[in-house]
Parts: sequence; C-alpha cells; structure tokens
Amino acid sequence: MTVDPRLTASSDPGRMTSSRLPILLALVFSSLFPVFSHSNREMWFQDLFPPNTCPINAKTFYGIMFDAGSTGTRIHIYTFVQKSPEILPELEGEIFESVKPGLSAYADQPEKGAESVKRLLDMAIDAVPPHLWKKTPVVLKATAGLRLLSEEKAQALLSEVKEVFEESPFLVPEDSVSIMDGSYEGILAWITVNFLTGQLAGHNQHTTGTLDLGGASTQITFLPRFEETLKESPRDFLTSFEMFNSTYKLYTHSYLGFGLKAARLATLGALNTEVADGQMFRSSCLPKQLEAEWHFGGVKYRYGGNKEGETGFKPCYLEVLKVVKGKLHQPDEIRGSSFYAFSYYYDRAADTNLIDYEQGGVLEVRDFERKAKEVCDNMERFSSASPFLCMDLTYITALLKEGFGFRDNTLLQLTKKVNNIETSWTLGATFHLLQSLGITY
Ligand SMILES: O=c1ccn([C@@H]2O[C@H](COP(=O)(O)OP(=O)(O)O)[C@@H](O)[C@H]2O)c(=O)[nH]1
Ligand SMILES: [Ca+2]
Repeated sequence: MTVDPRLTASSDPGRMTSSRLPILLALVFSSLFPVFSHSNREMWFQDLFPPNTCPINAKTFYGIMFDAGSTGTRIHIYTFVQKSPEILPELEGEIFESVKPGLSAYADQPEKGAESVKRLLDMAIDAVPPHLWKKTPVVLKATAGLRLLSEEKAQALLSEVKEVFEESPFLVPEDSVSIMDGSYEGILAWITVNFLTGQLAGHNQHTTGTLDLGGASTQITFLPRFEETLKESPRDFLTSFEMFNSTYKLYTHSYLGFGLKAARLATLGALNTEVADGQMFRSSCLPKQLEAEWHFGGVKYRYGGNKEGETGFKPCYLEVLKVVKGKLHQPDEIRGSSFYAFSYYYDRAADTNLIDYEQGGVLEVRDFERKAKEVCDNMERFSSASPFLCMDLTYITALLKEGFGFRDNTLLQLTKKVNNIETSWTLGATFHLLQSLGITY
C-alpha cells in the first residue's frame, strides 16, 4: 500500500487545511438557510450538543467520509465551526489523505483491505478531539470498483470495514459502510461543486454541470433549464434531491464500465471477458514495441502495441469509438453549456500541460483532441509518460464528443479544489449525512 503523492501534494497530512474563506462560507451557509428562525437555529445542533453539554465558546464538529474508489481509498475529515448560537456554522476545513490501491484490489484479502481503511481512520483519531469522537459520524461509500466485484467479495470487504468502524471510538450510523448508488455519486459531486462556488446560495441559480471521470465509472450531472430535456431524457436519468431546504431536479447518470481504466480494458477487448492465461491484448493506441502487464480490480492483464500494424491517433480513435459510439444518452441542452470537470479529466490535462497541476484551468473540448493527436502521432516522444497516455486522451476526446455529444468549443473548467476544499462527492455526502442524523437542518 502506498500513499499517492499527487493526490496529497497540496495537503499536509494530520494538519488542518484551513479554508481561507470561512467568512464567505458563513455567508453561503446563511443564505442556504433563509428560513432559519431563531428557534430553528437552536435546533441546529441540539442533538449533537445538548444544552447541558454545550461548550460555552465556539463549537466545533466533524464529519468523516471515506471515498472507496476503484483506484484508491480516501478519507475526508470535514470541520465545521459554530462561533456562537446566533451565527450559523462555517465549513472551516478539510483534512484529506489517500492510499492506493483501492479496496477492490483486496477482493481476495478483505482483512488487508480493511487494514488500509484503518490506517486512514487513525488520522481521524488524531484530528478529532477525544470529547467529540462519540458525536462524529464515520461513513464509507464505495463506488464502481466494488460495484464490479461479485456480491460475495464486495460484502466481505464491506463487513471487514464495518468491524474497523465499530472498533473505533466514532459514531457509526446505520448503513455506515455501503456501495453508493451511481446516481448519488453524480448528485453529491454536483452539490459539492455548486456549494463551494456559492451557486446554491442565491435564488437566481446559475448552477454548473459536473463531469467526473473515475477509474471504473463516469458521471454527468446538471440542472436542466429546458422542458425539452425533461421530456427527452430517460426517466431514471432525472431525479429530485432535497438539500439545504431546496429541491433540485437534476439530470444525472453514472455509466459503469466507462471510467478511464475500464475504458482501457474495453478498448483492448478485455472488459468483462474471461482472461486466458498468457492472453495478449493489443491496440493501435499503444507504443508499437510495448509489451507489459497491468493489474486492475485484482485481475492481471497482458497488453501491448500493434507490432506490425498501425498506430497513431486515427486508428486509435476508431478503436475507442467502438467503446462509446451510441452507448450514452446525449441531452441537447448540454451542447452549449460549460461544465466543471475533475478526476481523470483533470489528471490527464495536467499530465500533458494543458492545465497547471495546482491551479487547474479552462479548456475547450477540442484541446483534448489536439493533445491526443500530438501524443498519439509522436508516441516515442512521450515514452517516458504512461504508455496509456495516447489511449486515455483519445478516450476522453471520444467520450466528450461522441459519447455525451459536446461541441468542440464546449468549455470545461478543470478543478481539483475550490477554496482549498477537494471537489469530491464526499462533501455533498457529508452534508446529506449530517442532515439525515439531525445534526444539521
Ligand atoms: O479525492 C479524489 C478522489 C479521486 N480523484 C481522482 O479520481 C480518479 C480515480 O477515480 P476513482 O478511483 O474514484 O474511481 P471510481 O471508483 O470513481 O470509478 C483519479 O483521477 C483520481 O486522481 C481525485 O482526484 N481526488
Ligand atoms: Ca470516484
């Protein structure tokens, strides 16, 4: 098990990454709860801080959310502060840490998988003051990696993790360890991004859609503005979600098997197939002479380049097209919108200097295509990078254009953090958790 240095590069393990904008967040909070009467405000944390145990000064409370992704497990320890009963709480900061590989890599060793969770949870023991342990909920939600495992293997992992939680001093709510429904993944990431950018605050909502590209699945989520979108979308792509005293009617879908790493396997023809011993999977998206091994979801794959045949962007795009063409719903309305994009969209854009790794940036869809051509048609020049760089960029291009149907000039805001808080579904999930426990309104 190794710590992924790139994910943690800007975090300081064990120390609070304090948001620089607590005041702004307080403003956002206060406008998120516009109907708060004084008595409502007293209700806000009464379960968490019964009157006789309330500290006199500022109250701090925490929420611990684990993201068990297909490529890694991450802990987010969020801190909220309420300075006085008259002032609404602020999201003060986040402690973030991650480990690789993800839980699904421990499909045959569930105790070892749970051990990786325990090591992260130990950070929370240090971060949360002992007197708040019992009032701090801890939850783990697994995404596509576990969705792709057999029910039996996934359950074995989840029950080992549950034991770790139950042996911890934290509050373990019912259903604290589960596989998250894909549609929640999209909704909760949308809530996080639009909360952090302050777009849930006003009544004039100018929310932004979100695109998440994980290892095994990918999500698209936005708030439809046109009646047509509601009419033309499959029913299970539309969902109502209550948060912050508002109901959001969102378009969201999670495509299982369309994450970046699953797409590599699909391109190679190795997704959902029995892999014969020593079987070799070849692609025109890989360097000609390459022959190597790759482990994903506990399975070993041998892969390589087209030794004799073609390589480069054109044949690669045709291969990748087979994976996406006609497989995704294309809502008309998104063609002219801009979207926030993160996870592997961000990573591959940063890897190829399309954006700054720390700052992120704004791109057009065609920038990914331009970079894919540059990399695929000059693979030897990029040989020190991942052998999959050409395939990944080509897949991202095809997914955006042929999959979702974006225009060449659709704008993508590539973001890893907003106000020093990770743009992950985990913050939305923590709000939802605190709300369901009656800890927040
Ligand atoms: O807090 C996080 C969680 C994930 N990722 C990115 O998300 C991608 C991996 O997705 P994940 O392992 O979550 O796969 P999923 O289970 O969502 O398919 C990689 O680009 C990670 O760098 C990230 O940047 N920050
Ligand atoms: Ca993810």
